[in-house]
Amino acid sequence: MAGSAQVPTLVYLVTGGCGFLGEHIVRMLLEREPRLRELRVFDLHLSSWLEELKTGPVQVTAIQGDVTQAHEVAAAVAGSHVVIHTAGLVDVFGKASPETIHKVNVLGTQNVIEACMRTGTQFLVYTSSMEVVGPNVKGHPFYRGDEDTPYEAVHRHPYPCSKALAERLVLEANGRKVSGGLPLVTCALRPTGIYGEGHQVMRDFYNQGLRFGGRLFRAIPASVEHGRVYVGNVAWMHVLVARELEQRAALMGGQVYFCYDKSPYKSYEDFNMEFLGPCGLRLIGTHPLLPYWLLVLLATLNALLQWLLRPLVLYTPLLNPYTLAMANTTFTVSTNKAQRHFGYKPLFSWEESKARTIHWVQALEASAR
Ligand SMILES: NC(=O)c1ccc[n+]([C@@H]2O[C@H](COP(=O)([O-])OP(=O)(O)OC[C@H]3O[C@@H](n4cnc5c(N)ncnc54)[C@H](O)[C@@H]3O)[C@@H](O)[C@H]2O)c1
Ligand SMILES: CC(C)CCC[C@@H](C)[C@H]1CC[C@H]2[C@@H]3[C@H](O)C=C4C[C@@H](O)CC[C@]4(C)[C@H]3CC[C@]12C
Repeated sequence: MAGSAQVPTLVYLVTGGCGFLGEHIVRMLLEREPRLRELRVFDLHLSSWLEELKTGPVQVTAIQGDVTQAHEVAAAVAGSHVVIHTAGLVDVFGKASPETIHKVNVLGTQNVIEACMRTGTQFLVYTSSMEVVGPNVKGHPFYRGDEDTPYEAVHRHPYPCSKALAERLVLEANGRKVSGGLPLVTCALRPTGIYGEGHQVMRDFYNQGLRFGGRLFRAIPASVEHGRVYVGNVAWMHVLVARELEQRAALMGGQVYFCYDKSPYKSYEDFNMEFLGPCGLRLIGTHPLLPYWLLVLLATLNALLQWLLRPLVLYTPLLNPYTLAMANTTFTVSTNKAQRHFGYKPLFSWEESKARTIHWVQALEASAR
């Protein structure tokens, strides 16, 4: 990678740069990567907020494109030093077909790797997911595990299957020669459930609570821990990895890192209440209000309805057999690999992450009035 610490010479490409996480990565790069000369933001749908970023010292280039189109990806990658590949189809609700999920997440990633090889781009950071590990189909708990904890990673749902395949492609590409003869250096970041400003599922829970008169009803036992990480810290990890990948290629190349911070270990619902509570919502019940077998029945019914209604309307409720299993299986990480390998420390404390997220939910509340 060319350039001293002060001279802005580097060109970065962020795929999926207009998404929930992508936007935070884009803004974080502009704030905290002084060597940046040009930032290319590649997305299927370009957001209007990109315009205001174009007035700063770094050249921000918005590229409307599709990762499934190899030629569009190659054109965007050509001449970049680092690619942060965050674009993906995040769908566990049955909005997209399994084929589409595979195409975007696997073929899209294949296109990004090939574009790096063909155009001589040497550094590739992939946004993977905790789901490449678990929860698995057997519902085995993963309790405060790290990157080396043995776990039977068996999936059936198209989303985790696609993320696992894509991650494997990225890691296997590490060390291959790019055009010009230098080795490709890749690594993968595995966020747990990301939360923070812009989180669509949090917005859905908030709106659901409002519809039920400010109440949410406990469905999952409080003892089931679900790993969560603040979006600003996930973005910061991407920026740091991208920055350190050249200097520490031998150590970091081909590695996976869970994304973590100081967010507390809680159940999915109790964690959400950290933000929704201060915004006036209440979680009813100290124990699940419905027996688990009834939730399974409702989730199965939802899946059946989705299938029956598909020719007429897209029915995509939050509760389905997969989301129920996700929420009802303990999956938390406890690791310091990112700190050991590239000096990561969370940029945002839990208090700050919480305050920022509450502030965002309150703004939703104000705009709903
Ligand atoms: N949200 C989470 O909790 C979470 C957790 C772990 C990993 N991840 C991963 O993080 C990444 C970002 O997720 P997110 O939550 O920000 O989702 P998101 O849907 O908000 O962002 C994804 C972005 O990718 C873009 N995109 C989708 N298909 C595309 C295509 N064919 N070509 C170009 N761009 C395309 C979308 O337009 C969107 O802007 C994904 O790869 C996801 O698998 C997310
Ligand atoms: C049973 C209901 C009451 C609750 C349903 C909650 C459900 C919608 C939530 C629970 C867990 C959530 C997933 C989890 O945080 C991690 C990820 C990984 C990431 O790669 C994509 C998002 C995803 C799947 C979250 C989606 C929403 C889930 C399933």
